[in-house]
Amino acid sequence: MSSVAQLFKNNPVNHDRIIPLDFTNTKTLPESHVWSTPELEPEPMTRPIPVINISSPEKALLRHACEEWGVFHITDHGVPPSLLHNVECQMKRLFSLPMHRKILAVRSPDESTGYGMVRISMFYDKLMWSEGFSIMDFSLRRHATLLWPDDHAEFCNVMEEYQKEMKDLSHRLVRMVMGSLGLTHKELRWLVPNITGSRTNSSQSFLQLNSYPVCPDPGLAMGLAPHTDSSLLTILYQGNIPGLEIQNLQAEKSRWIGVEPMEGGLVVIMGDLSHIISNGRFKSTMHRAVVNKTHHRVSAAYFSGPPKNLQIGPLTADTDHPPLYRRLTWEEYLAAKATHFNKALTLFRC
Ligand SMILES: O=C(O)CCC(=O)C(=O)O
Ligand SMILES: [Fe+2]
Repeated sequence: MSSVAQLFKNNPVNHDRIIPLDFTNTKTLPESHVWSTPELEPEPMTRPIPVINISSPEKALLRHACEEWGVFHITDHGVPPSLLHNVECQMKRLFSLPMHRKILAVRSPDESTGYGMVRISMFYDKLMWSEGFSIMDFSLRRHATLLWPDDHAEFCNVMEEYQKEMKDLSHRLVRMVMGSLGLTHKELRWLVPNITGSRTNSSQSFLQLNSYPVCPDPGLAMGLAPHTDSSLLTILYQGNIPGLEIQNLQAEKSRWIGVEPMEGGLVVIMGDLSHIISNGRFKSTMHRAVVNKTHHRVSAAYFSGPPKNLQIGPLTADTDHPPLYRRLTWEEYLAAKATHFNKALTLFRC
């Protein structure tokens, strides 16, 4: 069992925060899913999110995107469009199953993988208009067999291929974004395991499939509540239905900016660990997902983390910029996040 899976075992979730509503049979928004206006905040504004062509990235542009936005689109990433299409089809296939079938692969309270509400549901009184399916290498075939006893090969093959592509891409991206701070491949060897000469290759990751069904009253519902990701970075595929919003870091008042889907593009979200490694320079931006009345939206979030048991800490600290965070492992960070949620980062301040 991976240390991440073990961690979830130690932080069980309440039963009433696991099984989602049967959305297809719900025609009006139940009180349990009505969010108050201050939580939903005003209409999102639009500002163009940076776009980085990663086949020839400009260092300064990339650094600016990580420092000022913490979120950017990537193009020319090399992930075949046919694979993205297949991932989307398989997600729709899974989430369109009737509830009595999806429930066969439900996550148990101390498990990290399977079907259910997202784990952050336990930090909010109101419930979200979404359902999820979490995958780690060891769990994929077991859960897929429960969903489709005779017909799971295609789902598994697509998700395995996608995870492989995401792993390579995330390693490339970590090297690129940290490289934009002037860190060399040698300095990053311990963090990105497939660089030649690395001592370990056990980086950890997991894939979260999200589904936001058509909602009868989207103005009062929340797809995925505000959070930062605990990863080094997250690669998000969101198809062509809008829904992702990020908090505007430039405005004094918290406002949300819609991250419009880009044809063939993927979105990169900087995680809390990159914020720590960059000594606070890279932002792990707060983001959320909203829902709509006409389209079933799905997204796939690949959370990339460092190798198991690796101690990480600020790499760019020097005498003029003393370290803002103490050293920690991903496991330690996830444990803090599992109990303190959005306040976890401040617990590691020096
Ligand atoms: O569905 C989305 O747009 C956001 C998903 C997300 O933020 C997550 O899974 O952590
Ligand atoms: Fe997220």
